[in-house]
Amino acid sequence: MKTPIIEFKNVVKRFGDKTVLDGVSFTLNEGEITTIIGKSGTGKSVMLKHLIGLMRPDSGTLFYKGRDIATLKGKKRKKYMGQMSYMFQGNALFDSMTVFENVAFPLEQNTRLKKEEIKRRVMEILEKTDLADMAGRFPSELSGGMQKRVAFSRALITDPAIVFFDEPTTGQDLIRRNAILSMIADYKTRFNFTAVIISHDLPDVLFISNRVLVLHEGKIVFQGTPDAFEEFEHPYVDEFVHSLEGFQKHMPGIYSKRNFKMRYKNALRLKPAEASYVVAIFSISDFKNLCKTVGYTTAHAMVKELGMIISRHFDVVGGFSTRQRRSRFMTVLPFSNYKESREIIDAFVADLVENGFEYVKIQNSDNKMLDTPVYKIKVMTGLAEGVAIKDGINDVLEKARNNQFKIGDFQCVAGRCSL
Ligand SMILES: Nc1ncnc2c1ncn2[C@@H]1O[C@H](COP(=O)(O)OP(=O)(O)OP(=O)(O)O)[C@@H](O)[C@H]1O
Repeated sequence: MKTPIIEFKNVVKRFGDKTVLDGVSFTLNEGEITTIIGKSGTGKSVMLKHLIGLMRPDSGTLFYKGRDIATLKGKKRKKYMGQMSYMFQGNALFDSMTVFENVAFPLEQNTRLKKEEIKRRVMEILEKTDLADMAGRFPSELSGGMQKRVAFSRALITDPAIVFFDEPTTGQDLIRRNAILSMIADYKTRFNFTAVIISHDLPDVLFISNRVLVLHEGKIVFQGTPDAFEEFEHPYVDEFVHSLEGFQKHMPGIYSKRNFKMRYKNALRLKPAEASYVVAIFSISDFKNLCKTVGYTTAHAMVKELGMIISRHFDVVGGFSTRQRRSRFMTVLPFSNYKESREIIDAFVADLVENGFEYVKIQNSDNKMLDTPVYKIKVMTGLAEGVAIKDGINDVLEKARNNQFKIGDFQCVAGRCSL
């Protein structure tokens, strides 16, 4: 059973005669990443302000670890508020302060720790976020990715239980968007906090989320897993979510999970019963470590490249693909069998060697190529054959996951980026 760290029960908030939160109820589970989705002006920030103690509800109750927040007074309330941290959209670093001073700021403002202790804590976190060498630099001297890490270090310096991210990826391209989200997911595990993200960057944010909440017209109309969200039928989803650019063309040739399912059902309807079809999965092995070695941006440039090669290669043989996880794709070959698909994979591998990862190049934020070292990345595939109608896609996918093998170590020429 998951432990709720925060619970909203029938929270109502009005401004004049306008009801912004109209009986909002939901839970946030400890240690999870929850993404909140909702149209502009729908009340997401108002909800956040209740969470961090800046607003009180007109009616309804908010619980923190089972305690009614309204009953917390004085020191206890301050302690509760100290458990929350916030990462601002544009990083909001102080330009006139060094990296060290920026990160030390919350401790200097809100604690009575001695200088030595502050120094120890700041240097410890800068070590963990690979910024120790940058402690004396000013934000303007750093790349965009490094600035994000400084903002992250500052948000984490007070050892918060919950960190809020308000549209952390808005305005970023596909690779950087995914790089920032990967960083949030990894830091969450490393620093052990509960994350709440407000984001419209679908589907990318779904790959790192444990739960999704949809706020619509003052109410939570959905709360559940990203997979359940993909199945969720609501006028809001058609109207708003599917109109988002990212949802339409996340990666060239790669379907959203929902469209992939529709395509799969249609393809199998056209086939005679008992004809075979194949499910293939492709993943980059040891992706977390790859992010550490080459940087999040470069690692996600590799994911994008893999996606593009998959779609280029399998579209022409009638296949269609979706992105399943941060670094995993799934392809259905509706007119194929196991033996034939092994041959198709061989041709795919040749394509990877000839046109693929050799050419993944990434520029830094000033659009300059950094150094261009060669990395080796390991790509795995899993293959399984199913029988149309009889075997559902989830069974065949499970078989494919149990039948994984390495298809090669590929060369990748990529400048290390700082995210
Ligand atoms: N202090 C306030 N006084 C009066 N009205 C407010 C106040 N704060 C928010 N509102 C109103 O509540 C509604 C919800 O605002 P909120 O900022 O929470 O939206 P949002 O979902 O965060 O939007 P966006 O995605 O654009 O940031 C808006 O109509 C806003 O005008």
